[in-house]
Amino acid sequence: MLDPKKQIDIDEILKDLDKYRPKRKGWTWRKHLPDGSKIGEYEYYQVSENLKNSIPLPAAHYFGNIDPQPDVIITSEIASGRFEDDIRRMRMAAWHGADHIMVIRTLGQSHYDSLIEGTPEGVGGIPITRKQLRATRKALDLIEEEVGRPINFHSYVSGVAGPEIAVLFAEEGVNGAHQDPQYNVLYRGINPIRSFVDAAVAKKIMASVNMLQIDGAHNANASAKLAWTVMPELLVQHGINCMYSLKAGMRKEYIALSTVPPVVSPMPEFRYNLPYAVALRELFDGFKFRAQMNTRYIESDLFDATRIHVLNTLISRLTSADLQSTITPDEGRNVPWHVNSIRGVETAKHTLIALDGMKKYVKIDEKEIRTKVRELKMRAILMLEEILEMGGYFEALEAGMFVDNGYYPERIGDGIARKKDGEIAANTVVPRDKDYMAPVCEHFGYNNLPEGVEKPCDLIGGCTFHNPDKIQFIDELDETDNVKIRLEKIRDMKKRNVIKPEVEWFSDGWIQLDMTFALPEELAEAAAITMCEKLGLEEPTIIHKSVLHPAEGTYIEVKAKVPFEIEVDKLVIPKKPETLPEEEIFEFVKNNPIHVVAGTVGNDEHSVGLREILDIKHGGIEKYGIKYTYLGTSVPPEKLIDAAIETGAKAILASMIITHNDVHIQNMKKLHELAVEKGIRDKILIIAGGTQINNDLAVENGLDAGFGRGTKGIHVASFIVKKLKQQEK
Ligand SMILES: Cc1ncc(COP(=O)(O)O)c(/C=N/CCC[C@H](N)C(=O)O)c1O
Repeated sequence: MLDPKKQIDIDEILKDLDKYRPKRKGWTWRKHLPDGSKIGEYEYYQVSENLKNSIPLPAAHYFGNIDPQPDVIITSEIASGRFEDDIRRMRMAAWHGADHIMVIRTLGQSHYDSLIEGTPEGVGGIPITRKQLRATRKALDLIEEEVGRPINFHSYVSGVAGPEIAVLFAEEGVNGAHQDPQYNVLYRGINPIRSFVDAAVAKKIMASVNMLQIDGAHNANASAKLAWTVMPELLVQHGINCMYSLKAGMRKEYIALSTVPPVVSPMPEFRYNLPYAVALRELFDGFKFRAQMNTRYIESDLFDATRIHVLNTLISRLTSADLQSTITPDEGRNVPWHVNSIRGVETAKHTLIALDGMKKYVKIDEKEIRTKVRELKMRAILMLEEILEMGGYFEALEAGMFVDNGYYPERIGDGIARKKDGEIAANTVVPRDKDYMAPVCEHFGYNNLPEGVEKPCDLIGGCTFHNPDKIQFIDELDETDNVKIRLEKIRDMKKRNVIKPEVEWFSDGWIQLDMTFALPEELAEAAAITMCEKLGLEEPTIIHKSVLHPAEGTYIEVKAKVPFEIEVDKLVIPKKPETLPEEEIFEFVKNNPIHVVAGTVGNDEHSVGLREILDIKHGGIEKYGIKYTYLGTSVPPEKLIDAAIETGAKAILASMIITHNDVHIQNMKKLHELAVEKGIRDKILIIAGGTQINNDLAVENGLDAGFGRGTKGIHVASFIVKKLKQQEK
C-alpha cells in the first residue's frame, strides 16, 4: 500500500520485476452513478464513483470539499523520457482525476523492427520495453489502490514491430493502445501491405484481452494545413479502421474513435466542429468516442491551449464522449511538465462536471445543423466511392488521395502518397503456406491444427498468453543507459537531503519566470534573458511571449536553471497559528460575552474575506457566539474607533486588501494612534487582516495581530479568547 505522506519508492518498484504479473487484462470503464445521485449537497447526472484519495478543484473548499468524478474516462499523456519520473507524475494525475495513463513512445520506436529491452532514457517519449511496462503497471497497481479506482495503462501498437508490441502488451497487461494501420502508412512511411497485415495480427491479439483501441484519424487533423478541409476524410479514415478492426475480431465496445474538433478560433469553430461531431457519432453509432483537443493549433500560450481544451470538452458534453483526453497546455512549447499535465486533467474534470446534465436544458437545433451534417456524410461517402473506383485503398493511397488539403471532392493534389510496393519494410509479407500451422494462440488467419487439439499452444505446453512463465524477461541490455545509473545520480542528493526545483525530472533544476516589460517584443525578450543572467540563473530560454501592445508592453515567460541546491534540513517552516479547541472557545464566550466591530478600512471596497471571518456560514467568529457590528467597506479609521467605544467592543477587526503606496501600513498606525488618543488602546484588541497582511507587519505597526491569506474564523476567535484569558490573569 502507498502512504499518501510518502513518495513512491522506485527501488521498491524495480525489485523482482522478473516475477511481476499484471493483476488483470483489458480495459476498465468507470462505474457510473445513477441519475440524480447526490454528492455533498448537490445532484449529479453524469458522474461516476468517488475516489478514496484525491485533490479536488481549487474552489471545492467552498462546497464541502467534494470532488465529483465525471462519467467520462480522463486521460493524461505522460512521457518525459524517464519512466521513473513519469511514475511520480502518474500519481499526481491520478489524484487529480485521471484514470487513463497514456505513455508516448520514444522518437523513432515505430521504425525498430523488434522489441527493445531494459530502461534506456527516451527522447520526446519513453522507450517502451518489457521492464518499463512492468515497472509502470506495478506502480499503477499501487496508485489505483491509493485513489480507489482502476487505472488504464496505454501505449501504441504501431510501427514495423507492431505485432510483437501487441503480444508484449497482451502479456504485460497493458489496457489500451492506439492501433491504426493508416498511421503507419501515412505518417511513418511504412509499407501499406505490411502495415495492414500487421494490423490484422495485432488487432486479433488486442481483442483477445479486450484492450481498448484508439484509432489515428486525428493525425490527419494535425498534419493538414487547414484541418477543417479533411473532415470528409476523417470520416473515411475512421470507417476504414473501424471495419478492419471488426473484421479482425474486435468488438465495438473496445473500438474508440479518436475525434478532434478540426478547427479553433479565430475560425467560427463551433459552426464547423459541432456538425462534424454530430455526423461522426451518427455514422459510428455503437462505437466509443475518445475526444481530444486539437493539437494542431496549440501554440505556446498556456491559456489559449486551455480555452481550446474547455471548448473541446463542451463539444463532448453537447454530443457524447467516452474518454476525454487532456493534451497538456504546454504541448506547444516543450515536452509537457508535471504542472501542465495536472492542469490538463483539471481542465477536463472541471468542464465535464460544470456541464453535468446540461442536455436537460440545452439541445442542438436539429433543423439548423441537419444540412451541414448531411453534407459531411455525403462528401465522405463520395470519397469512399471514388476510392473504390480507383481500385481500392492501396491504389487511392498511391494516387495521393489522403491528407489532401482540398475539401473533398475538391482536390489540391498535395496529399501524402505511399507506394503499395514501396516504403519501409516493402516486400516483407510472406504468403502463408496452405498447410501452415503455428502452435500459438490468438493467431490471425487460418492455422491447420492437428485433429483433437483444443488450442494451438497445447502442442507446446502453453504459449506466453496461457503460460507466462515462458516469457523471457531481460533486465538491462545497455550498461551505460538504464534506470539504475539515473537513480545513482539522485541517490546522492537524497542522501544529502538536498533538492532543486523541477519541471519533469527529479530536481532537474528548471524554473519558470513570468514578467512584463514596457518594451517592444524583441527588446523585452533580450531584457528577460539579461534579467535571468543578473539573477545568476543558467540557460535562460524564452518559452512564450504575448504582445500586450506593440509599443506599450510585452509579457514574457522564461525557463532557466537554478545553479544551487536547497538544503531541506535547514528549511524554516513558518509557525501555523495554533487554535484553541472549539469547545474551549464556546465555553469562554458563553461566560464572557464578546462584541467586536469590523470593517474594511480606508478607501477599500473588498468585503468577501472579512465576511468569511465574521459570518457563521463560513465558520466565522459568529459561530462561536461572538457578536459583531459590521461597518461595511471604505470605513475611516476614526469610525472604527468610535464604534468600538459606543459598543464597548473588545476588539476591532480591520480588513485591508489594498496595499498600494503602503496605505495598509498607514491605516494600521492610524488605528493604533487614535486608540491611544481616545484612551482605549489598552482595553481593546486591534486586529488587521488581508491577503498581504502578516502578524509581524501588524505588530510592528502597533496592532495586536495580523492575519493573512487562508485565515479562518477559528484562528481569529482563538486569538481573541487567548488574549482575553491572559488579561483576566
Ligand atoms: C494511431 C497512432 N499510432 C501510433 C502512434 C505513435 O506512434 P510512434 O510510436 O510515435 O511512431 C500514434 C501517435 N499519436 C500522437 C500522440 C498521441 C495523441 N496525442 C493521442 O492521444 O492520440 C498514433 O496516433
